[in-house]
Amino acid sequence: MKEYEKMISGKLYDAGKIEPEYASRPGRALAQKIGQVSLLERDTIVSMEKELFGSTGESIYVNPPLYVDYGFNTHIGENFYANMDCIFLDVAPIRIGNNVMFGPRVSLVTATHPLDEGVRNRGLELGYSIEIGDGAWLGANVTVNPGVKIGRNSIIGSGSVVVKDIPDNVIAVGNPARILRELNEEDKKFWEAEERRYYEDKG
Ligand SMILES: CC(=O)SCCNC(=O)CCNC(=O)[C@H](O)C(C)(C)COP(=O)(O)OP(=O)(O)OC[C@H]1O[C@@H](n2cnc3c(N)ncnc32)[C@H](O)[C@@H]1OP(=O)(O)O
Repeated sequence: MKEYEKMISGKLYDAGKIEPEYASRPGRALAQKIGQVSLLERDTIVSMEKELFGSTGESIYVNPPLYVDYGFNTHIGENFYANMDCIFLDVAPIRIGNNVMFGPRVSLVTATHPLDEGVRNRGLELGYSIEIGDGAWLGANVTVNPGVKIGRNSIIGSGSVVVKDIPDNVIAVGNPARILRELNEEDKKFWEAEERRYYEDKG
């Protein structure tokens, strides 16, 4: 089994022995290059981002600067927006659904290390994949730990550290993130009424 195959399947691997065709440096360098493009050249940024990530929907925008480990191990759905300074540490696959929104400085970290100091410093490491469900919104400075799945339409409050799976349709906050409450029909009614008022005010 190739070191890369071990890496993306949650097994211990040696980062120093990843086969050259799967090297992380080109993705990191492309992310760095995206950060050097003028923000006025949005079309250029988007087309470079589509080249960087493993797959994306048609309508995506990740506000630079952005940081990746590989880039091609991150898969993004349709209609994705991420604010500036986000980190996609994708040694294991990251899968982001449709209609997802990230605040600034969201970190998705799939990488982890052995808890034993000796094994850790002899260079073996591992990663667990992360999934972000359709319609989720992650606030500013959210960290998602290795192996975590965030459910459909769920909201993660700013500054939260998500260490366990979050179900669909909830608000979760804090470190470690805990469910604050479920999203419900009242939320929908309230926000749809606010939306109607906005369009009425516009005349
Ligand atoms: C593309 C972009 O996203 S850019 C914009 C980025 N914006 C953000 O990051 C803002 C993210 N928003 C939040 O974090 C909000 O607090 C939300 C959406 C999670 C919750 O908002 P609300 O429903 O209005 O929650 P509310 O302010 O009523 O707080 C409810 C309780 O949760 C607590 N709480 C709310 N947010 C957080 C948080 N981020 N971390 C810890 N606790 C929190 C409050 O202290 C309160 O606790 P209490 O009942 O003990 O007093």
